[in-house]
Amino acid sequence: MDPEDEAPELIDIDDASPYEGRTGSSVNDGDTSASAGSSRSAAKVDAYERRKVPLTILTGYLGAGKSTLLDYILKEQHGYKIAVCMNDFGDSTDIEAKSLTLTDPNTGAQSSQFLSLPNGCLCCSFKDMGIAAIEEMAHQEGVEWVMVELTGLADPGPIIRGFWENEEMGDLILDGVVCVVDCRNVLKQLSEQRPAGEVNEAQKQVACADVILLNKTDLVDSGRLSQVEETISAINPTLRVYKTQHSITPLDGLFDLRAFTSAPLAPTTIPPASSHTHTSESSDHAHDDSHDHNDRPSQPHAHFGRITTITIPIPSLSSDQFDRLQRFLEDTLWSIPDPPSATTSGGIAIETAEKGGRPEVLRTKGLVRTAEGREYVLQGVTDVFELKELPSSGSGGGSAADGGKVVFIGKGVDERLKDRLLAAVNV
Ligand SMILES: Nc1nc2c(ncn2[C@@H]2O[C@H](COP(=O)(O)OP(=O)(O)OP(=O)(O)O)[C@@H](O)[C@H]2O)c(=O)[nH]1
Repeated sequence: MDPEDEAPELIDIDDASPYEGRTGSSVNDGDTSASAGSSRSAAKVDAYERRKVPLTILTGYLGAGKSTLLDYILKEQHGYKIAVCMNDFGDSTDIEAKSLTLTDPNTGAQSSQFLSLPNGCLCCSFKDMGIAAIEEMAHQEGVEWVMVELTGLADPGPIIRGFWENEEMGDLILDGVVCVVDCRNVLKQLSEQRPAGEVNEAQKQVACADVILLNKTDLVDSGRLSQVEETISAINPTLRVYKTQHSITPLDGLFDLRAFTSAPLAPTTIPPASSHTHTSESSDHAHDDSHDHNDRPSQPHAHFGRITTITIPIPSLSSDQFDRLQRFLEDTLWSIPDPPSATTSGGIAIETAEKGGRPEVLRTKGLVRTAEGREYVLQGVTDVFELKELPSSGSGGGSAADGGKVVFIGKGVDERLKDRLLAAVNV
């Protein structure tokens, strides 16, 4: 056989960080099922040896301060040749009307280029054209980091999922999702009703994020800021929180999150970058700045009706229990939720999920340990999930006695989901 015809050698992904430019790789994410659709594929060969470029998705409601953050990032020293896609990704298919702004880390010089679809782009038949265009540009320009700003009215779930799924065959690797909220208006935005009890976009943006900037703190008093903080963490207790003015925040809190490849970020609340003290601005807020919202009992919160969250502590699992957990996640996340009920009560739709139907999970996170001392990161966006073994797994870092946890964020997420999981896994 001609040596040129030989199949490329496969390298186990666990041996190479995706952030360190791996060459040919095979991915085994633990999904051994042949089921279609919602699982991430089991293997890939990157024959072109292209380096993976980390990507951050920036979401947040209209006027929250996303562009202000991007302007700040483009001007600050962060050491990356960064490409920023600022033109409301996700609002149309007109990719060529969008541009990438690049900064040179040495000179700080900025340049803008319009995205264009790669010639004869075969890949566009099976992946999103916008993603393909960003990838091509990033590759050609030697970009080291990409930030994509979504339109303020976007439901980020499908877009996050698109970039995440694309990792299997593309050049970009999703680092994390940053959400900016306007402290003055966010409570109103979160409480806006949608027809038939649908979850509104502001709630989805908070639910899907890994890091949140509580921006425009100059426009609210300490009482309102505490209320915003409480509400946001009730929707998504896994968030890392920064309080900001004009979106100014230490940039190392935004880069290299590895939110989709490592254990969930430790939630913490960080005071404004401009503050010189370590005390919270909200002096009437009873919580410590660094408190861990996951320490709360696993009660769902219902302040803003539609999105709730639950954290389920789980002990270390036997291999049989681990398989059971995987099947439970497939059954729960891959099922299509029942359509909302048309029944209304006091003008508010009663959702099927609340009447005992299946929840609509927007985000799943977790850390699962096995009795043999292996550790797996659980990540999920809508109906796609992945249980991926940590590279350090089995090295004795975590104790089997520590157990793990699973966090669900979505509509209709409540104690019943916890009971079902614990029963299904048999713990
Ligand atoms: N007072 C105050 N104004 C701010 C702050 N951050 C941003 N702004 C202003 O708020 C307005 C909206 O900010 P943008 O950065 O354009 O918001 P955006 O999220 O990109 O908005 P869309 O593109 O409409 O979704 C601008 O006039 C900003 O100057 C802040 O912390 N305090």
